[in-house]
Amino acid sequence: MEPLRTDEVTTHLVSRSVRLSAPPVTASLAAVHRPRTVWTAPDEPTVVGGGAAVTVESDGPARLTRAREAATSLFDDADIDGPSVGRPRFFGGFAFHEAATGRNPWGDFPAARFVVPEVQLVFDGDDAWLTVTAVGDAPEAVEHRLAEVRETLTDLPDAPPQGPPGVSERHRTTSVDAWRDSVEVAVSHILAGELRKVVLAQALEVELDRPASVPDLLARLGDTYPECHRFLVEPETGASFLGATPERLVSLRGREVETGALAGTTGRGDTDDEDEWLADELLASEKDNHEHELVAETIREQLDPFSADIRVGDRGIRKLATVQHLWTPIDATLERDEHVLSLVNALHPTPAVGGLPPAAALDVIRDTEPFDRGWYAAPVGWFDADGDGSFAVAIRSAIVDDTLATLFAGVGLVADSDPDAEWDEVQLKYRPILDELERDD
Ligand SMILES: C=C(O[C@@H]1C=C(C(=O)O)C=C[C@H]1O)C(=O)O
Repeated sequence: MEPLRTDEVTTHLVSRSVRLSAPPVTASLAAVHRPRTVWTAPDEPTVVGGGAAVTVESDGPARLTRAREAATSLFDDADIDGPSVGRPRFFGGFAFHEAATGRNPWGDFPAARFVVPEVQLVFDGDDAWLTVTAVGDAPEAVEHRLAEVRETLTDLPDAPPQGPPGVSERHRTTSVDAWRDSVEVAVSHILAGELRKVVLAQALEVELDRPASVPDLLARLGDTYPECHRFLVEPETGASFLGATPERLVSLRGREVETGALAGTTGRGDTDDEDEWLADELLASEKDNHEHELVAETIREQLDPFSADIRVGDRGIRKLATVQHLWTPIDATLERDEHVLSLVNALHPTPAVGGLPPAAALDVIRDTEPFDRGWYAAPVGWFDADGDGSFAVAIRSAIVDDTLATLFAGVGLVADSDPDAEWDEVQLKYRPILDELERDD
């Protein structure tokens, strides 16, 4: 289906929902058609989407505004019948930079794309809400389709786990020497006072022994990283983008905003004592606290024009299976109603993945990184007709195409960053995805 452009969205959206006994999540994802969506946030029900009732794409500096306008006019005269939990939503996201290059492996990922799934499953304990949405169809046709899809999902057997595909070859975009040079250049910009922080990333291409099963990969990431946002963005054709990210960009419900600063990293210890020692060292590290403070301060400043009240929690440690981070929860109450995309627009990229000042940092990233970030480190998530929504920062992620997976990982650089320590941190941040691709034997 051709994506709709802002000025074309005049057709009628019809959506119907029904409750059913929850089918297995992995099998449901395997059963629905591309383009597929998965969204699992720690405090939200899991959503699996298949097919596209509507697709909105946009490009350039106004891409978020244009996506919002297209969605708003579509929802304006929509015929939606069902409970709030099953309401149709737009799922998707943006490229890290304003314009998409279309360079490999991002050929099927434009600068912004959102999809209302034709088939949407929201998992709610033992039950699930199935919603079927169409644009331009009669309500009876949508109800008929709902009954049909419900039938295919009833008594759906669980898919047997396939296990990791195995990795046969690895190719780095950045050699150790090139990395040292890049870090030196970045640090020299910082010492010259042009920058306060910049996040540089690397990409790792891995050749797989067999095609990765996306539903399987997401299920395994869910087992290891239950506290992370897990996502899948899979266009109609080509590669699939997925990840398990610890970083929430922003969520908005009514006027209540939740976000946070996540920056400053160390590994996990082999023993409890070592783990605590590493956490204490991170909490006491001047360099990591500085790196973190820049993120927290900037998020606060970016939210300020929207907010009646901002609450910054205590800085603590966020422990994940492979790493631990400094983390500060930040909540706000808005002064007036806003669309979540306006907050995404204000916050992205935070200095946790871009740098400070943002424009200068983006220039250094563009000039230095020898690969296209595509949607890595960019906002992915959803929004609804009320402008509520939830977005994560797409790190700990990979784009997977048959037997080729490209993984991304980055680190925040400040004046006293050491290239070799930062190199090790990048390798640590590949682990969440790499561990699920490699076989143990
Ligand atoms: C950029 C990444 O992670 C970000 C950078 C961090 C850091 O520099 O300490 C920590 C968490 C994330 O905000 C990544 O994982 O790719």
